[in-house]
Amino acid sequence: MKLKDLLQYLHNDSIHLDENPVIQSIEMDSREVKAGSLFICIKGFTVDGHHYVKQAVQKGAAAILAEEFVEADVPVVIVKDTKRAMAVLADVFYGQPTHKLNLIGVTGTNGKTTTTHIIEHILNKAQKKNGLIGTMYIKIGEQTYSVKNTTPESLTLQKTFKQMVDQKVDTAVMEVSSHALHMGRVHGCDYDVAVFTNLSQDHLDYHETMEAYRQAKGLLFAQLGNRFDHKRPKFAILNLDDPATEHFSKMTTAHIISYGIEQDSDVKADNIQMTSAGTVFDLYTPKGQRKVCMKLIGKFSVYNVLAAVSACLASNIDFETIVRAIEDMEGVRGRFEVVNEGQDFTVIVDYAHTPDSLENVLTTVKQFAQNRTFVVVGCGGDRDKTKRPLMAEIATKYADESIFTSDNPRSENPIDILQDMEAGAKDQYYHSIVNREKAIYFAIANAKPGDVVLIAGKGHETYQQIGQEIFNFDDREVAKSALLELKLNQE
Ligand SMILES: CC(=O)N[C@H]1[C@@H](OP(=O)(O)OP(=O)(O)OC[C@H]2O[C@@H](n3ccc(=O)[nH]c3=O)[C@H](O)[C@@H]2O)O[C@H](CO)[C@@H](O)[C@@H]1O[C@H](C)C(=O)N[C@@H](C)C(=O)N[C@H](CCC(=O)O)C(=O)O
Ligand SMILES: Nc1ncnc2c1ncn2[C@@H]1O[C@H](COP(=O)(O)OP(=O)(O)OP(=O)(O)O)[C@@H](O)[C@H]1O
Ligand SMILES: N[C@H](CCC[C@H](N)C(=O)O)C(=O)O
Ligand SMILES: [Mg+2]
Repeated sequence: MKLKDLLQYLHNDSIHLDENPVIQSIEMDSREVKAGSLFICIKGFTVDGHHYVKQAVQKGAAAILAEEFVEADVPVVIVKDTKRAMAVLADVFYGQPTHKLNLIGVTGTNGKTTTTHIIEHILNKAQKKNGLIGTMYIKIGEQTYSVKNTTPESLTLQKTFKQMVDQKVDTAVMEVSSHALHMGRVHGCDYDVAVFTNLSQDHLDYHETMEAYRQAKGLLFAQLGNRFDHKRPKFAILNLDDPATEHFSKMTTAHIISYGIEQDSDVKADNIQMTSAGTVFDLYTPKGQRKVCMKLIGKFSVYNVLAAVSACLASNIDFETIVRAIEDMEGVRGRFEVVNEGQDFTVIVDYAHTPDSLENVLTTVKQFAQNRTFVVVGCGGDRDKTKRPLMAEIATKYADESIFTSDNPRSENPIDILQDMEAGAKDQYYHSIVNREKAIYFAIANAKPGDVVLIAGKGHETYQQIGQEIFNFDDREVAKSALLELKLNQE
């Protein structure tokens, strides 16, 4: 594509150029620039991309898009906001791929990864070829690719959608983080279905207030567009039991499908019964009703399933297929994942890293624990500090044995993070063991028959970041080693 052909999509009359090179690729990272790239300068939180123009030109950049004048012997195009321009150009450069996909976006504080995986599983059962973008990976068919962010930057996103279109993907389902919505990473994504899971405290380091956080989440529903395309109707899937839904329903012109347990909603679960092996409930939808018997555990899992069912009904998947898929869904890696080495107590690895998710998962555990409940939990460094005392308070409120430890301390001193947690558990009974491996070993060594040990916060993660260093660390592997040691000691 020629530079001028590309730039016309910015609808900016003040851009005048003498040269018109062919643009072979668009890059926002100078290290990725190749011959013929358009290099876009982004002012980041850490560095300013404008400082990498020289490097980009040396690597063969054919043109530069910047917010301020930069010295270069290739054409330099100045715009007010390079991030916004990048979203427009990425969409055009990759042939507006989201117009060619059924695109489902899932937002909310907790349950995005789980809900996207349930949707993907249902769509697989419906013999569709699917794509998935989220915290764990980008997945196209069976092929996975590693990711840095839950919702990538617009450039990576549009490139990924183009790959999906080329590989004949039918539906792409993705997590849409509040950061991504606020930073415009998803500008240009033509969503067909937008799903809201729930809203509770997280990320106040970034959004500062709950209202700003809610507003950011609401952008997904507002961005479904203020028009009615009856050939391609848009749907907002909203959790009627969450107070934020009232706000989001006013932000969107899309057709609303509500779901819930407490309120009278379009898609509803009733008569929920839980065992340690799964959950049984009556499912009511406009397309049919059925008693569902699934392996996923807990009321929060029912919410995720209701959200997924609604999104799939909006995508015209038939009711029978949906129910069959839910019933054989195995669960998602690192989410309420049981580690079983034949021991006479239960060990669960879970990704609860917010007050609300910790409370949900602990109350679920309490419902089937035959004996005591242990929780091993920490809080991430360089993230919302105000959730630390709340998570500690919840841990001591529900668990009989709380072991506070480190999550990913990142640049913070792990002892300081522990102290922030301990402030929420004053006069309570707990243990603090800064080394996560030792904390897990301690819990497992002290568990008795019928106890449940919940290891929270890192779920599927296979690393621990302490300072700038990243160590191999997998809660499931550490738990297995601790169980093995216990077995050897008992022999
Ligand atoms: C705070 C934040 O969101 N930071 C994101 C941001 O990084 P940054 O602003 O620090 O980037 P930077 O390093 O300053 O670089 C600025 C520019 O210079 C360029 N550069 C840099 C170096 C170089 O040699 N050459 C060069 O051209 C970079 O490519 C970039 O274009 O842009 C990066 C590239 O897109 C992101 O990976 C990074 O996410 C970081 C890793 C992050 O932790 N983000 C979190 C807060 C986040 O976004 N989380 C949400 C999920 C939250 C949830 O739901 O739980 C998410 O969607 O992931
Ligand atoms: N609907 C829900 N309501 C409350 N808690 C939930 C819900 N679903 C899952 N959880 C809890 O939250 C944890 C994280 O779930 P999941 O990874 O699906 O969320 P996420 O929204 O993708 O998180 P992230 O923001 O890190 O991407 C789970 O391990 C579980 O403890
Ligand atoms: N997406 C979340 C993940 C938190 C996971 C937890 N293990 C941590 O590192 O804080 C975040 O970036 O806040
Ligand atoms: Mg996620």
